[in-house]
Amino acid sequence: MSVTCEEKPLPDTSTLFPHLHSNPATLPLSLNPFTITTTTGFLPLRPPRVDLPASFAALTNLVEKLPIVRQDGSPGLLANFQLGNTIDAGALPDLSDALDELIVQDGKPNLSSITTAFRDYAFLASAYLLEPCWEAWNANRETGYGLGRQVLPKCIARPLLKTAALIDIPPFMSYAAAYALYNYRYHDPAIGYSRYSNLRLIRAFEQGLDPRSSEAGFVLTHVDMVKHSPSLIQGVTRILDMIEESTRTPSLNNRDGVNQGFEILLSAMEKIEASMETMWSNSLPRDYNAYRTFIFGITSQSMFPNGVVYEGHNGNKPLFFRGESGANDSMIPLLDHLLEIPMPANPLTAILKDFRAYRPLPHRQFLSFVMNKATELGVAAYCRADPTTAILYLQLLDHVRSFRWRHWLFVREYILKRSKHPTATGGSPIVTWLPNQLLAVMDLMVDVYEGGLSRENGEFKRLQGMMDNVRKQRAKLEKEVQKWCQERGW
Ligand code: HEM
Ligand SMILES: N[C@@H](CC(=O)c1ccccc1NC=O)C(=O)O
Repeated sequence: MSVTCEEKPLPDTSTLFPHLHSNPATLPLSLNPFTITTTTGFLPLRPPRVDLPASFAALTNLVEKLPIVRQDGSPGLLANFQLGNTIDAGALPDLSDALDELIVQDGKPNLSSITTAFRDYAFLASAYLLEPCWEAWNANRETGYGLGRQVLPKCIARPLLKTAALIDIPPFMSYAAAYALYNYRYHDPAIGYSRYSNLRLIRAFEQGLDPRSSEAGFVLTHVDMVKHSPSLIQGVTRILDMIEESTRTPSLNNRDGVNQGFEILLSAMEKIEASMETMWSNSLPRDYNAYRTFIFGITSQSMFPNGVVYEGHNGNKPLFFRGESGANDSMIPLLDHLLEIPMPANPLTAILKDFRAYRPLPHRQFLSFVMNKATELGVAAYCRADPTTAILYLQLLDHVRSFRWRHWLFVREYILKRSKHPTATGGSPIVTWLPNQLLAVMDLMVDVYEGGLSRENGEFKRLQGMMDNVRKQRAKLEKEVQKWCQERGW
């Protein structure tokens, strides 16, 4: 489905997204598990499948054996750098044909099972390619990662390519369809995700099968945040549909409805940021760089200067993919699009756009719809035209700012203070990329606040404290970026 606004106005949300209000349990397994509903948001329709049928026993066996610490506490293949040797010695047959068995009753591919296979092959691929970097980093943390393996063998490459094509996603470990949002299970299914302590990882590289480990905490904090995304979908669709309706029927005044949509979004962001704050105790900064080794990508990484050959594919010419990154999460981009936050036209913003391709297809379709619809309806102008809506608009922008600021603090403590590697796992420059987006939000806030309404409106004056904080933080951020760039000789 292509979602553009080139010619006629786009239909409203429920026409384009027929499953939006469905009960996820009733939807077929042939649907992409990341199909968006107002009850599951950006999480999968059902909790991720753990295991595949017996024909995939060789794959399951390897992904269970690979972690540095296995489920039973014993050292796994990566602990002794034995994963590559094991695979090269023939431990994994090419199971591409067995993927044809993962179908539903009417013969369509079972995309829940295909995503499960994609996740497990993606784990194996990253562990195989980055195992030498893990060895180099263990030998000397100061000298970096060295080179990864430059060829992905057929027994991993072919099924990884085949599953990726079926779910229409790049054939490399990704945030939603693999490491984070398709990698959790419930200790007690009756409790579900309502309690963080009920969450467990399915696969891990390092110590993640222990729920108290930093690897588990890092990933599961993301899941705990994204569980609040259904309210984001509800708020965004409400705002767009209300503005759309009042554009079609100018006699209708839907401002109250739009404002209610903003209230839903503000309260969701409060919960999401409160959950984000638990990262500090769920996952310790000093542990981060160990499991981080396995989530790097190929694009813009010194470990893969010439890309990676997927054996037997693309005429054996090397491929490049970005690594796993929260930049592929859909919550903040959803708000960027709704609020029409203008990003500067520069190479850093080009990276932000490049990340879009790594999201599951239904997330891509929904985000692209929201971006085009917000432009078509002029959401920012609509909000800025009325004092009450303008205040709500500014308050939501402030949440996007505080999310990105909080996030900058993570990057400072978990990465900048502990690693000299110049690029993040997704291939963006580690010091300058995040501030590019954060500064854009701050600048828009100042523009909205100073844009006319501020002097006359008493309510607006109440936001002075919020705006003082924005200005102070902006200056602080610029100084910090300068300092980190200087230290690194950038
Ligand atoms: C210890 C915690 C975290 C660290 C160290 C971290 C690190 C990073 C880094 C280095 C990037 C740059 C992108 C790249 O890979 O090239 C990034 C991007 C991003 N991360 Fe995180 N992250 C953390 C937690 C989170 C959490 C919990 C979320 C919640 C969903 C998140 C969402 C994002 C988003 C949305 C971006 C894109 C930023 C933007 O659009 O401005 N991150 N992260
Ligand atoms: N880009 C981050 C990693 C990262 O972003 C990430 C990786 C896997 C799962 C979630 C992530 N979320 C944080 O943004 C890094 O360079 O360490």
